[in-house]
Amino acid sequence: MELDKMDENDWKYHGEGNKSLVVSHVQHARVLRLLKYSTEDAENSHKTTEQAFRHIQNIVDYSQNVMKPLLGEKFVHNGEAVKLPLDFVRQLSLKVQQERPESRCDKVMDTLSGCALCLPNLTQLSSCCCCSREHRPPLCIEIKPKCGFLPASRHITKDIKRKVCRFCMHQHFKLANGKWKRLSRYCPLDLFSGNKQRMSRAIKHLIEEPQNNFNIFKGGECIYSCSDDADVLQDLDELAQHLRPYFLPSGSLLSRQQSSKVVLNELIQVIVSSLLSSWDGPRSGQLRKTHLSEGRVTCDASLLHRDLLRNGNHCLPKDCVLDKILGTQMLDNLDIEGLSPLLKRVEQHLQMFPKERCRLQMDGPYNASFLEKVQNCPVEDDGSIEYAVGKVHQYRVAMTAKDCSVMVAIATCGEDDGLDQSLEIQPTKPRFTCSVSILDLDPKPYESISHQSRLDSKIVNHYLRRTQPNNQELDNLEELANQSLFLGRDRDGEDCTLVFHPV
Ligand SMILES: O=P(O)(O)O[C@@H]1[C@@H](OP(=O)(O)O)[C@H](OP(=O)(O)O)[C@H](O)[C@H](OP(=O)(O)O)[C@H]1OP(=O)(O)O
Ligand SMILES: Nc1ncnc2c1ncn2[C@@H]1O[C@H](COP(=O)(O)OP(=O)(O)OP(=O)(O)O)[C@@H](O)[C@H]1O
Repeated sequence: MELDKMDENDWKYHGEGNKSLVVSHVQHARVLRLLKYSTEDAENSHKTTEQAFRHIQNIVDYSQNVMKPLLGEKFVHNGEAVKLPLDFVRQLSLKVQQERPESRCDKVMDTLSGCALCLPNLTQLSSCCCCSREHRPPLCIEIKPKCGFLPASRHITKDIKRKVCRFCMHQHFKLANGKWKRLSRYCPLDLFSGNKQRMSRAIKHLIEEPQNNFNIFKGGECIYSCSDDADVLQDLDELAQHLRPYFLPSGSLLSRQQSSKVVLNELIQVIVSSLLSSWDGPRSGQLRKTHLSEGRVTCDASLLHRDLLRNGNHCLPKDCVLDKILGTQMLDNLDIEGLSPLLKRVEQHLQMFPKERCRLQMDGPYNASFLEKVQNCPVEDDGSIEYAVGKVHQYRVAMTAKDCSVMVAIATCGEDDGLDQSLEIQPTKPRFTCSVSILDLDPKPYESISHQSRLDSKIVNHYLRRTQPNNQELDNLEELANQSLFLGRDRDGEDCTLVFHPV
């Protein structure tokens, strides 16, 4: 990429999340990830170019030096911080504006610093020569799986957290807040179970209600995602028509309805196989016992049949992408409730000794020494600041793993195609190669932990009110809620989200 010859016409809108907007190159398999700021956030928009560049370099360092060793070399592409001509960025921002979903327009793209992260376009297969020969553009499935385990920490005060997973509880809170109009039936514990039936169901539920957890790309173009109009149901038939050439022979005599069912089912099987593929050669196929034996493996809110949840295999193959993500998520072993007193210890320490912020690497640098603090944190609390900081760092790394996305790029291939880094799956079926990557591996700021703590209580309290209206806890909660309703704002100064009132 020649930075001095950048032309906005070579780039197009690709997608965005809460913190960044992504454009893809029209010819080369590259994307630029630009930061976004809230319109009122004057502080950030006044960041100097050097500060913005440092911020992006921190993301690269964190991906490369912290997340890559934890998640695996094969899955992580850290990219490169780049400085772009300001004129190019301004033109690009104007060009993409009309493509942006309204729900994301509360933030604006950073057009002042000229800094961005340049990454491989993960919707394309990494080293695949077969796509062009097959004349079928690669498919890519993006899944944001969220937290895949139930916490088992002794610090937990509400028993419901040991039974119902955070995602399933959060759904009710999001529905009440109007973020989504329908509950998703997806449960991350099913996806992370390693049980093929449960995983297939989880993916089926993602397809039915993708929200911000599921997208499909064909040839780099998004062909299936959550509509910005939350009332619109997804058109599965249209999706099936896109997928038909990949999964059904051209002369198939199946009716449109039958073929839709078949291709969606085939798609699900290919995704499951890709997610379970072990990528480390000799150990492939070994099952990981540790993660799942550490806690309960089922969520009470999951709609799957009890027998399916109780019986069968519930192990992830060692070193498959889900195993790597789950292991990293489980660095949060105290839960936010157990972490809170340690966070206070750190806050008090930093108030007394502000210069320690640097030595303790609260905001980086994200180097080998940071990883060492994460990996070698003592098991027992010895009352030290080092222990508290180690747990805070572990929690932040776990937060990243709970919010990352997995990209599964698949392409059909012929008999003698070289597979190189991608892996052949389902050798007896139509032949596919796949390549799996993990994206959105940004460091979560130290300051965001206190927000997590408040959000955790809101989600749990809301869930209890919503699902167990007669229990004792409700009375206490209602009393608290009424107090804050009276004040109009809760203790965090955020709008109350009370929707249920005692009758
Ligand atoms: O806190 P959560 O679990 O709601 O996760 C947030 C995500 O919401 P979700 O529940 O996935 O819809 C949220 O996603 P959306 O903006 O809702 O698509 C962000 O990913 C957010 O991360 P960041 O603060 O932008 O770095 C995520 O926040 P953190 O990972 O920083 O907590
Ligand atoms: N390297 C990549 N290749 C292809 N597509 C990408 C790449 N990086 C990001 N994307 C696309 O852009 C979207 C937004 O990127 P990303 O998830 O990193 O944004 P974010 O703002 O950090 O998200 P969040 O809301 O989780 O904070 C992704 O969902 C994905 O579809």
